[in-house]
Amino acid sequence: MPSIFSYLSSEIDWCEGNFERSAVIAEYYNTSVPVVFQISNVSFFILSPALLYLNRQYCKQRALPLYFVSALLICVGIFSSYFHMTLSYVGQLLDELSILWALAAAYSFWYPKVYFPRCIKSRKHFFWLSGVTTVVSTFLSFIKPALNAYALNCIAFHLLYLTRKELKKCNDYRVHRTAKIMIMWWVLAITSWISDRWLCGLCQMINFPYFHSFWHVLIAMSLLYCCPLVIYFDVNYEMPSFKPKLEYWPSDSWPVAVPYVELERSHKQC
Ligand SMILES: CCCCCCCC/C=C\CCCCCCCC(=O)N[C@@H](CO)[C@H](O)/C=C/CCCCCCCCCCCCC
Ligand SMILES: [Ca+2]
Ligand SMILES: [Zn+2]
Repeated sequence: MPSIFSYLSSEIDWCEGNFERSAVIAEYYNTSVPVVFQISNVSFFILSPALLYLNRQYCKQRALPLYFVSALLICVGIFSSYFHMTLSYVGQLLDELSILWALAAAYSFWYPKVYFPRCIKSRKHFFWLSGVTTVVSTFLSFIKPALNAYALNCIAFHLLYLTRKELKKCNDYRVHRTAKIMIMWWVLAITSWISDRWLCGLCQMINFPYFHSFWHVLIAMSLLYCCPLVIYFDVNYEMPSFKPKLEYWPSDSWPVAVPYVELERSHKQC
């Protein structure tokens, strides 16, 4: 019986051919090989510092949540690289559980109080609820690991639902624009993920089994737009002495620009 650490012990194997470019890296393009055009998982190592740097005003006010979730996103990058390098059972679970815990931490810190279930009276109680749910989900994830990634992808639908609810209450056109771009990246990302999972034969026929590495980059792009939105709504809900303003780096006028939140001392807008 192969060890849970051994190469190819995971029941998941992505479309990219194994060991085609290296004897030690199973899926070269899906791993974080920092060569031009092979960025893939490296996007997670860029995402966190970019998030912390651009939103430094917010970070001064809410350092712990932002540093904590950024660190977890780096863990996602490390474990995902390890998974694609080895395609091992342990690699798969580390990859998926780091995503689960990063999402759980983000929900615990930033889930708006107005959407708390009625029985939850404070954020402290909500922390406990998320903690218990995440610990239970962690145990459940060992039962049928092949389903974990599907379950995690479903969380994106809940995030889309929350985005829609928040957009209805907000008339800042920058928020709407950022949300639209986030959704565009996510649609491209999930299409790539599904193509790699379900249409591998076709991908190999057209000689392009690299959709999963595109997923890594596209989902990181989507998060790059998602994070400032989360911050924007958090400032609106939880920091009444500040007014959030979405800005774009390097400049508003660039066709592709990264959003971030600036804080102004004022009253609420939406
Ligand atoms: C102010 C900051 C707020 C941050 C909140 C967001 C926290 C997000 C935490 C983690 C998401 C990381 C997802 C990246 C996965 C990369 C690893 C990977 O590719 N793993 C695959 C195997 O290698 C595995 O099959 C993938 C499983 C599915 C993961 C699905 C995650 C859903 C994330 C939702 C992102 C929302 C973006 C916008 C939604 C409209
Ligand atoms: Ca493969
Ligand atoms: Zn991956």
